[in-house]
Amino acid sequence: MFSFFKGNSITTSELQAKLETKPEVIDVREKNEFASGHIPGAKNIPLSKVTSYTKKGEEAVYVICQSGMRSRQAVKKLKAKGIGAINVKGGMSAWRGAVRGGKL
Ligand SMILES: O=S(=O)([O-])[S-]
Repeated sequence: MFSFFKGNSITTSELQAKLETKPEVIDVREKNEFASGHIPGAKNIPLSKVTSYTKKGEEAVYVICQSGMRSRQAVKKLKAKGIGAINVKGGMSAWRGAVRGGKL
C-alpha cells in the first residue's frame, strides 16, 4: 500500500511506529556520525551528497540528522528534485528507538 505523505515533518516517535513497515530512511549526517549510531536500516547520504539521491516509487523518504537542521535542508533539496521527503524533527538527539552501530 502506498501512502502519500501529508506533512513536511514527523516526530521520532511517529517514525519509530512506522519502522515495521520498513520505510526508506536516509541519514544525512557525516559518515563518522552515522557510524557512531543510526536507525537500523537507515541509509547514510551526507547532506553534501543528497542531491545525487534518486528514488524509485511513490513513497516518501524520511530524512534524519543529529538534531533536525541538516535534515530540513536535505528535505528542501530533495523536494526541489521532485522527491517526497519528510523531515524527522529533533533528529537522532530525540530518537529513543533501536540504534545500530556506535560504542557497545
Ligand atoms: O544535525 S544538525 O544539523 O541538526 S546539528
